[in-house]
Amino acid sequence: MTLEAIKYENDTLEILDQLLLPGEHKYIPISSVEDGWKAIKLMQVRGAPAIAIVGCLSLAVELKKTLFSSKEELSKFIEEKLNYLVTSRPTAVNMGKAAKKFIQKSESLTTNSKFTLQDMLKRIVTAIEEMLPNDISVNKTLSKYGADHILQMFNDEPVDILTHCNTGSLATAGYGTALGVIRTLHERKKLLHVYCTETRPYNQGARLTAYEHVYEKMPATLICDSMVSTLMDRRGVSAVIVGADRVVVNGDTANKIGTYQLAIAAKHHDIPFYVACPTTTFDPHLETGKDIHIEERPHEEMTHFNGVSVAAPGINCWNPAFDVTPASLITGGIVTEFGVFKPSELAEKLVPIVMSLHLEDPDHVNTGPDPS
Ligand SMILES: CSC[C@@H](O)[C@@H](O)C(=O)COP(=O)(O)O
Repeated sequence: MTLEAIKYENDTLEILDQLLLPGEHKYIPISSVEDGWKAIKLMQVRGAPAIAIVGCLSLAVELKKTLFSSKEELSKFIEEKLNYLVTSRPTAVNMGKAAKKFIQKSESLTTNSKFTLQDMLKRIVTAIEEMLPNDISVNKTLSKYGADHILQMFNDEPVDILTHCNTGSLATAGYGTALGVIRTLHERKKLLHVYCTETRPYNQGARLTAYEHVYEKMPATLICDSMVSTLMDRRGVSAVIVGADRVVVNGDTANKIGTYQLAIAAKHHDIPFYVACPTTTFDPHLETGKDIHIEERPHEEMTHFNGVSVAAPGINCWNPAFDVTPASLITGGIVTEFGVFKPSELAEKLVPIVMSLHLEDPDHVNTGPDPS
């Protein structure tokens, strides 16, 4: 049984408060969009897919208890709330893409006279609720592709994996992306050992990834971020696999701060470097990583640990939460639910798939090419 970060039952939404882990396993209620926004901003829930799911479910919860007098009123409400949720954390694209998708859906339903106000409400809420099972199923599919690819590279021999940040059940609806690939390797008895980085400054590796490994009895060792090159040099790992917050058309990838230096070290040691993510993390509107907005977090997340200062008071700080790994360093591939791609293949092979996905929505009205 994997950990459950998001509980949605009987129209009630609760999240496992990740700021309290690993010390305390406590669920907190999310009863409105405001609650959802705050939980995302404070990082009580984090990880690109989980942010989008909790954000949208917080809207579903609010929609179910609000009275609307017209489809136009409902559509305006949805648009305003989703645009607000997008402001919570800027780097991960999943929330922004989900917002765009549901705003378009709501506009289509509003203009289509076939649907009543109640039909519209039901279709929007159902589509949001589908995000949970869909994410788990996508994670399982991409994990299978990732595990197959890695094992093929190593002639089906068991492997050692290095990962960064937390990309598991806690960062998704369940199973995980990079950690999903690791989980699949473990299920196939092909995982020798995982090394997880502490992931300074906010310690998602030490607090969350380590917790998931201990919880599920997967063989793992925690290292400090600064030990990565020595690990590669002295012990060696078969492959590095990380998640993503935004992958752009040329393959440049934004992920947790520290990913970039991991990729440089992997290249130096000739170790394949993989990124695993659902296509909801792919941004077909940005050509290169230079255009990705990098979130900067409060200095206290660096200078304090559980409220205790660990840095000299008065020192200047800079705390970017993500970095961009250039496509040239992603030597293993980008693992998605549609297979594993070399970064150079994304424009030709993945962009058409991603662009066609929203057209599959039965409520979509074709309004011409996307202007963005
Ligand atoms: C499946 S989670 C993928 C990414 O969101 C993850 O690697 C990451 O960088 C999380 O950052 P966080 O700041 O904890 O939200």
